[in-house]
Amino acid sequence: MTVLETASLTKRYGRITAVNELNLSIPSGEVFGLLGPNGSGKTTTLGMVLGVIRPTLGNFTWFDGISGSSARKKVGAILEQPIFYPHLSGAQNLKIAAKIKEKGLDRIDEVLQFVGLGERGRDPFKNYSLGMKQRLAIASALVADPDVLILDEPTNGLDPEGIHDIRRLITEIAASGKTIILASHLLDEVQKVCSEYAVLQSGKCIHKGNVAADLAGNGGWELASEDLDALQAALSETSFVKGIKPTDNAFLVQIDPSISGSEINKSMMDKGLILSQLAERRNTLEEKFLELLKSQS
Ligand SMILES: Nc1ncnc2c1ncn2[C@@H]1O[C@H](COP(=O)(O)OP(=O)(O)OP(=O)(O)O)[C@@H](O)[C@H]1O
Repeated sequence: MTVLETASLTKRYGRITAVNELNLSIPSGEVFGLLGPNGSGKTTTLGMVLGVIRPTLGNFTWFDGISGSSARKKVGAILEQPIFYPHLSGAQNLKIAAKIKEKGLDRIDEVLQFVGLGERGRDPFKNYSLGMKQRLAIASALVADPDVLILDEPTNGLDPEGIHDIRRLITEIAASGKTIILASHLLDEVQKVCSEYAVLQSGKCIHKGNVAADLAGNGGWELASEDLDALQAALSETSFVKGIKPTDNAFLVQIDPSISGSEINKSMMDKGLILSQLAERRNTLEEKFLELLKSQS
């Protein structure tokens, strides 16, 4: 099932085109990443599909064509920090959120537990760390048991542990069968938690892809030995070597994908060279992104 489909979705603010003819198709059960630098149109896109910002042109449909409030009820979103009462506990704040959303109170303990606030749910909100506040925000969206959760830059401002907690939570929510739409300017965030993604630049979608597929393939091998000149000479006369690029005290070597690390090692040993470094390099979204930007200019 398609959770969200946008067709030529466009928003103009005077001369600024914040979102420019965006066509997205977000499948159910995925963590979908909307990746782009600040000002690329991510928040405006989310605002439009949530019915908060009126599109200038184009349209969108939720859940294969269901529109209006019945669709909206199945979508939970955290676009900005929700307002919580500082003197009330996490649990009390969630009760208020549940009442506003006309939901029962039976899920509150379960949701608090799920976001890792089971122990701290009775503490006042004002004593929470930023990471705990963000987890409570996610809990407040989950109280209504939405099918889709929309998160805008969910790890902004958090320390490494807080970032890790939120990313793990996102993966757990997705594993429970919900679709997540995540806007982020962080390449490694999208790489770590998303399956499908679209890249926005100045309101335009410049790439759509599957994270695993885009990272597949060999990023090359990093090879080094004490005598780099001898290594270079040996590599250049080796048939499975397809390219050699010097890096800091090593070479980034493109090697026939059918060749294993031990075969590389053995071949260099046969030529009298002992490798001090032999590491397969994984592709990253950062490289993919830089490639994309280069092809744009
Ligand atoms: N209400 C508004 N009036 C005028 N221009 C706006 C308005 N809202 C957004 N913009 C402009 O639209 C463009 C896209 O902004 P948007 O906030 O959607 O980007 P973003 O990718 O979410 O960035 P950030 O991560 O910084 O929030 C920017 O140039 C922004 O200045």
